This record gives sequence, structure tokens and C-alpha cells, in this order.
Amino acid sequence: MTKTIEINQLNISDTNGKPILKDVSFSIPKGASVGIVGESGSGKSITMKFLLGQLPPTLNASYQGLNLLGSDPYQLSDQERRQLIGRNVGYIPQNTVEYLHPLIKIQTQLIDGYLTHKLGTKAEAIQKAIQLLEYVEITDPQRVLQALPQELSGGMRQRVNIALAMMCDPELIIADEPTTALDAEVQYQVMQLLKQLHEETQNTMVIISHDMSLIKAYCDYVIVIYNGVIQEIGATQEIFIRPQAEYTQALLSVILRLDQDPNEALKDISYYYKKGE
Ligand SMILES: Nc1ncnc2c1ncn2[C@@H]1O[C@H](COP(=O)(O)OP(=O)(O)OP(=O)(O)O)[C@@H](O)[C@H]1O
Repeated sequence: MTKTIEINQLNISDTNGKPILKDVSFSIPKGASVGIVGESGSGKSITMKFLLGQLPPTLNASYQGLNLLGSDPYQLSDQERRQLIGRNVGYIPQNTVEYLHPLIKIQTQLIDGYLTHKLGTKAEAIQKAIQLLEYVEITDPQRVLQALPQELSGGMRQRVNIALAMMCDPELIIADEPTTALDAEVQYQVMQLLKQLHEETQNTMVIISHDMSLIKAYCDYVIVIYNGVIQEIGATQEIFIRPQAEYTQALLSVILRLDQDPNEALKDISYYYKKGE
């Protein structure tokens, strides 16, 4: 089966030699939807930054193998890496405010990558931007194209971010806690949109989250990470029925038992899990 992502024995440590990721290995098949779940500080974002060739220079990495869409980003020139990732990876951020440039109108931000990667003319880029804004259920795309980010609500900005991520028809979408900043109803709408896009375009979708119930609803596979170590990888349904790792069991028992904010639940799990170590 073709793999979109393969990481083999990745170790990352900080300047003091303190390990951040330990022997992380996983692969993600083309077209899958995968959740990476773990509490704050477990190493989810560092894993994704490494994968995208954006590891902070102060951190040290060693690995046996890396494949992102057929290439190891660290073996590419800066230009080749920008081309690979800018063209083929759509990134949806957690923070809807900081991701979009505050002083550049939405239209310019939406069409920039499309034009950079020479996917068509400016008129075609604008047409594509309008189509995508309509797709993400923005009813007045012409006004939004002319707006600055701060003129839009958080939910609207996240819809714009999704449109932005889709402008170059990427093979891979990475959504990093995509709904954290949004209220419950908008969270649901945004997740439904991502699901619909995934089903229609058959892209590979990676959702980083601390929320197991969100992963259960939207991902076929799950990677559970704790303290820089992968605890468990498997089909989501299987893991929900028969979690193997102690940490996953703790994660699920608390989330399934309590009607609780997942963030709060994770704090509890961490406490009980560490006590049992
Ligand atoms: N630039 C850095 N220098 C040193 N340590 C770092 C750096 N970035 C992250 N870390 C450490 O690496 C560990 C993993 O961080 P990471 O951001 O990947 O966690 P996370 O699981 O994504 O958490 P969150 O859900 O809060 O985003 C943490 O202990 C963090 O303090």
C-alpha cells in the first residue's frame, strides 16, 4: 500500500540532551484519516514539525528513515522542500488569529500559493478561491476576499484557513487542533467540512488532538502518544473496543465514564497514570 508518511525510529532531544521523542515510528497510508492523540506536551506538534522539515534548530533529531510524499524533506534544498510542502501539504492551524497575516487581504493570501506553484492564472486563482469559500459555506465570498482577517469571526477565519489549505489540492492535510479556538457548534461544522473534503478528494488527513471523542468521530486510525513515546497505534474502532496500552485504557475509561471537558479529563488521566508508573 502506498504510504503518505513513514517515520522510522525518530529520536529528538533538546539542547540539554533531554529526550522529547523516543523511538517514534509509524506510517500513514495514502487516503487514510489518522488522529494523533495525546495530552499537552506529549510531542504531537514536534512530530509534525519534524515531518514538515520545520524542526526548531535548537533541537537535535536522529532517525533511521523518513518519507513524506516520497521524499525526505531534510535531503531536499530549501526550494525543493518549499515546493514539496507548499504544493502538496495543506496545514490547518489551531490558532485562527495568528496564522493569517493581519495586514494582507484574504484574497491575496488565498491566491499566493496557487500562483507561486504556477497552477493557473490570477483569474483562475480568484475563481478557485471563490469556489472554495462557497464550499466552506461562506455566503458572501466577494466581501470576504476583500476583507482583512480581523474583520472576520473566529469560525469564518477557520473556514478561510480550510479554503487556504485546499487551494493547491493537496494530497495531505494536517490539522493541528483545528477546532480548539471555536465554540461547540462551529467546531462541529468545521469538522464536518474537513470530513466531507476528505471523502470527496480522498486526501490523506492527519488530525492532531487531545480529544479522543473527536478522533473517534473523524479518524479511521489513531496514534496514541504520551511523554514522547508512542503507546499504541491501530484502527480507531478497534482501539475503542480493545485498547492495549495502559495509557489508552486510562484515557478511554475517563473519557467514556465522565461527561467532561477532554482537557480536564486528560489532566486526570495524567495524574492517575503517573501515579501508577
Ligand atoms: N523549541 C523547543 N525547545 C525545547 N523544547 C521544546 C521545544 N518545542 C517543544 N518542546 C518540548 O517538547 C515537548 C513536546 O512538545 P509539543 O509541542 O510537541 O507537545 P504537544 O503534544 O504538541 O502539546 P500541545 O497539545 O500543548 O501543543 C514538550 O515537553 C515541550 O516543552
